[in-house]
Amino acid sequence: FITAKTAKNLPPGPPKLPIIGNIHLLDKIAPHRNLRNLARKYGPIMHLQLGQVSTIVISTPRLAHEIMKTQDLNFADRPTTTTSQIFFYKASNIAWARYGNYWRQIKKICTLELLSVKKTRSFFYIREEELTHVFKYLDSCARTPIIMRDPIQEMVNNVVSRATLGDICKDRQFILDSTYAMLKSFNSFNLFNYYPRLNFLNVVTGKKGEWMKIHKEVDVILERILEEHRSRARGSQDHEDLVDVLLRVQATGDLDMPITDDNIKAIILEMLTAGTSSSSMTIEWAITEMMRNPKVMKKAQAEVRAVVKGKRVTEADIQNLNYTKLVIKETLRLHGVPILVPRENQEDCVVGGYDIPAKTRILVNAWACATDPDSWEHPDSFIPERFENSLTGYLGADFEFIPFGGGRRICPGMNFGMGTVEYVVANLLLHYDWKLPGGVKPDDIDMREITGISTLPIHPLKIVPVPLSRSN
Ligand code: HEM
Repeated sequence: FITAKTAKNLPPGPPKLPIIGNIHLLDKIAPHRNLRNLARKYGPIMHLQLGQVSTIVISTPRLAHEIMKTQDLNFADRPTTTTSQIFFYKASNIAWARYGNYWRQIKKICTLELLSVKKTRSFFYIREEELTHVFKYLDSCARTPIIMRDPIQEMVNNVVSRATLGDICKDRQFILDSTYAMLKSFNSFNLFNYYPRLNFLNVVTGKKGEWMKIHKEVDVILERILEEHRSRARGSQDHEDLVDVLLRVQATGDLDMPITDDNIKAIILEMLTAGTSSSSMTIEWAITEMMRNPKVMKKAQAEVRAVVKGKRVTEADIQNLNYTKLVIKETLRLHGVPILVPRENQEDCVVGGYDIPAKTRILVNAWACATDPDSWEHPDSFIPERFENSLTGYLGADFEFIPFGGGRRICPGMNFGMGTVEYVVANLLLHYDWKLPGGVKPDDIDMREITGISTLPIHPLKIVPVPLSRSN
């Protein structure tokens, strides 16, 4: 049994200060950038001591392949965090569940029942309806600058929450607001992440008390939502929402382990969190990149307008939007989730010639892999054409491009997320021309990021919608 202290051959890393180790080197605004800079100095597999947490940072496709493919089984666990214990009912959601039978079972239910291609299709009508509201808003602001983030986030939140909770759930807005408060609270820099074994921090920072309070409020609403779903008489024409599916599986499924109400509440919260910010962030970056690259915008608009014959983009149209799909791919390369959900290895092992003691926290810097100069030409430029005739897909087979992660822990919401992203982007290209406010040039757009609930442009994009006629 080796530990970070006794291991002889840990990966290299920056010098450590007493008690804090390397915490002072972490950048809160854009951690993926500062970790890439450190990796260039200390190596693609790097050891950081973050308070009490021994951490390995992986920064190249070759090493990501080693972690998420060759040794995926050993690295398929997640670390225990205070916030996942409190908010996600003892980490019983998919993303934070320990690797094992329980996780395997709920991930399977989600992949087969909740987020399958067929189920995702059945929610198409929700996307259509919600888009009508976005159009209304954009038309009412025609030719005046708007902040693009607002209508996009609202639409994506509505799509995900309607698919999860149903069309008529009274508590929908309330739970969305509370979930947002919850995410904001635990995304702010918190020492618990780095000193999990120092219980006195509870008292010193007051954070744990604040989290418990938010959790209790959220729990009351989730209880109500379960009760409402259980007591509802359902007709055969009703759309089965994701809570209905979970309750059905709980009652009648052939399960190795029964799922409790707490487990279901954890999964509902997961849908509302994992399912929303990643999709709206992708849409916002795609539009931002196209505003900065007017030639790309023109080409994508021309494609959408040539392919779509009706008033609305259909699913069949989307299959033919080859260039627009490349634009979204390139957006995910540069602006996907930059650092994957942390992993933890169950057993001592060797990676890249270095010892990794069991229970080390592993951070895969997916953004560093996606901008690795040995894998990509002009890695920091936005060039959708680079994916033309390329076989690189979303399934995590090529580790220079892992916007949905890879291996056993790959994102199960890919179909659902991409369904929303492609549909919204295509419609925005079809029905509007977009201009920058007076005097602003494409190169003036600030592409710096800020990491909060997700990684977004530091200043939300302001643009002017010019509606085209929708009478055809
Ligand atoms: C464009 C949209 C999306 C992007 C870019 C995205 C990206 C990711 C990434 C990078 C991971 C981490 C994978 C890893 O650690 O290897 C992940 C995990 C996850 N995502 Fe997504 N996601 C998206 C949409 C969604 C949606 C719509 C849902 C559900 C409604 C969802 C549910 C999850 C879950 C449950 C996990 C945890 C999987 C596990 O630990 O086994 N995601 N996602």
